[in-house]
Amino acid sequence: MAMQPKCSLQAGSRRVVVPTSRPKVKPTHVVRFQTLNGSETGRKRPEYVANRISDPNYVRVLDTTLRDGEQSPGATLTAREKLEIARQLSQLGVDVIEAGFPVSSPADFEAVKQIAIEVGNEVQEDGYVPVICGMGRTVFKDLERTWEAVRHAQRPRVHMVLATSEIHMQHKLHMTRDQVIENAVAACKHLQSMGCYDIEFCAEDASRSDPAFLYEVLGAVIAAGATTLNIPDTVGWSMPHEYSALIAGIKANTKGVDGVVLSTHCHDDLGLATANSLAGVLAGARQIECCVNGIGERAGNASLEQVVMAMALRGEETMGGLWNGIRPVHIYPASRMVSSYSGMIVQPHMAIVGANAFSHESGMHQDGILKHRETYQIMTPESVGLPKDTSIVLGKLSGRKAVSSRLEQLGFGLSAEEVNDVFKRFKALADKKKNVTDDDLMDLVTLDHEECQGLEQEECLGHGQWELGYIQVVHGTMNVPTSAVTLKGPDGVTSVAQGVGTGPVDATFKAIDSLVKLEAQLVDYSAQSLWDGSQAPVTARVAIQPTGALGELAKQLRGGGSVEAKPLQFSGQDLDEDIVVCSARAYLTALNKMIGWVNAVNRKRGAASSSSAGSAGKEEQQQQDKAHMAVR
Ligand SMILES: CC(=O)SCCNC(=O)CCNC(=O)[C@H](O)C(C)(C)COP(=O)(O)OP(=O)(O)OC[C@H]1O[C@@H](n2cnc3c(N)ncnc32)[C@H](O)[C@@H]1OP(=O)(O)O
Ligand SMILES: CC(C)C(=O)C(=O)O
Ligand SMILES: [Mg+2]
Repeated sequence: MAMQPKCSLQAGSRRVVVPTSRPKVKPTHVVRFQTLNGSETGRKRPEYVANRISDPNYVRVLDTTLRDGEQSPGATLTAREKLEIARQLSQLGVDVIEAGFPVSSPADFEAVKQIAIEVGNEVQEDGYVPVICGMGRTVFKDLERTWEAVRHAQRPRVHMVLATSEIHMQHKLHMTRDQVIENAVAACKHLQSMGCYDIEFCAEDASRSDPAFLYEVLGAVIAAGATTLNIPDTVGWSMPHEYSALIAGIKANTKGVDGVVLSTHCHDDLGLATANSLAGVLAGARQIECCVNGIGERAGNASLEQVVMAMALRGEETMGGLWNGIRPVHIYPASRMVSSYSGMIVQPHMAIVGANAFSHESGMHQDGILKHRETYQIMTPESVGLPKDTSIVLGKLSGRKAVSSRLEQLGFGLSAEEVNDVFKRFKALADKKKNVTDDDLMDLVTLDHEECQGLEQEECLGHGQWELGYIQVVHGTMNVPTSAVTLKGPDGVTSVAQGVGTGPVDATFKAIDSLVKLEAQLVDYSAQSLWDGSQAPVTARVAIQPTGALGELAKQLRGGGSVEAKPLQFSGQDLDEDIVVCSARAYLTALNKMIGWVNAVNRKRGAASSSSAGSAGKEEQQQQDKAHMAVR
């Protein structure tokens, strides 16, 4: 392969140097994969050779999110987004990154080139450097442009496409069978003449092509130097048994097929892309083309996460030991990134990466999960990069076990009788609300329900805590925003305080803080008018999070920081014509909820420590003491 010229360029804050000769790639590639039990397989990814894979069970993963994925209507990506996704794909451990279609536009050319320069020269955490691939037609100008974009990578590949089905040849290409063969062979030779030897040939619409003709075309491109043969189910027409027979037929009848790698590329028009891809590798293909979140032309491509996890979990047992080099723990971050950059929302029930993929709302399932996770989960959320505490969603179908377990996590160790009492209120609320949040649950425990009888939950919030009296704000361009507030405290005494801030709301929050004195931090604030016009009422929303000793206590209660648990938050919401007034009330609601939580936890812990006389550790006791102090 030709040596590359030395060049260096600045990409964001990263300085990338393209070397004069290709650096040596470490020969050992250890794939670290966390299975359900958290163990690691520690297998070695085979050394990369374009046309052959030394381990007969290894399946290459070609990710085409940046090419076919970007063909999803509306999913256009900027060059920077493509580069960031390519970095994430490299971290994920994909063998081949199909970065784009360089002849399609100058911007795509630049994006692919940049990916080749940066990601195509970075060593992955297991020592592997991914192949960077670009696609073009079998037209010379496409091939030249594509090669020019990818050649900067350590392992550049050109993927060229030419249709082989009658319908495409007649109606789209206006080419005869002979012309197609001639064109494909000439394209291979042209690539080699430029120094490209990693050549993937795609027989577009292969699954609707005449098999005998397909064998002939494929035999001809193998002889002309192609190293990977892509056999796409372009329109998602195949059934798994048909696709399997197609691959088996090619293996049995194509001259020279043992010297190349066969690839699957399946579309999801009938929802069979994953099934067909797996059928293809079971029949002898050794590369799967797929996209993160299964995005792609029309109904999308095979989803990376599905094919990868199917092999990871079932490959040994049901697929004769087929495996791949993906590090599943990076799947979820990749899914989030692709969804956010492409604007293609992941449906909640999507396998592996959907919001509900590891969530359970019904009581019998929640009970099973809490007793032994594997009753209803075939892989752990952590193994694919999700935080652990996403499993239990509380709603009207939930049972006592799930509710009391969540209360336990929130710091309320309730007796069976108390749980029964809360559970009744929980069911009543869940009948009215889709999801019962942690906030709702804490209200069910901390509000004084005797005193609140007859009141709506929102009216009852903050009962017996801090209440807003008056607010007076001075602000404008001539003075420092200043707010004076009066608050009636839990002891019934009204106090006054003043705060200055960056604006009237900030000044008011500062004034409130100086009276309430709670270790908390504002993590979210928004104000939105209900309709257009300056007289429209405003809804203010506030969320706060405990900090300091209270923050530590919350973390401890939610799993001791051993997992990436969602931080405990308290929220408040209020509506008024005056933005400062509704913001102040919303803020007080959140603070009052937090005080209710701290008081309830302290009461519970106080009772527990006096009944187990001195059994609490010194450190835990100190933590509790600090938490007690924090709300005085
Ligand atoms: C199944 C797939 O996913 S295939 C990949 C799809 N991806 C893309 O199309 C990438 C984006 N494409 C583009 O930017 C443009 O279509 C380009 C730059 C490739 C071509 O643009 P244009 O020259 O304006 O052609 P246009 O898109 O209108 O039509 C495609 C032409 O390519 C021809 N063509 C398609 N495949 C081939 C091939 N392998 N060899 C020769 N010609 C081909 C078509 O027959 C048509 O030719 P015609 O103009 O003589 O009828
Ligand atoms: C160009 C090829 C690989 C393709 O996307 C298809 O046939 O679906
Ligand atoms: Mg496709």
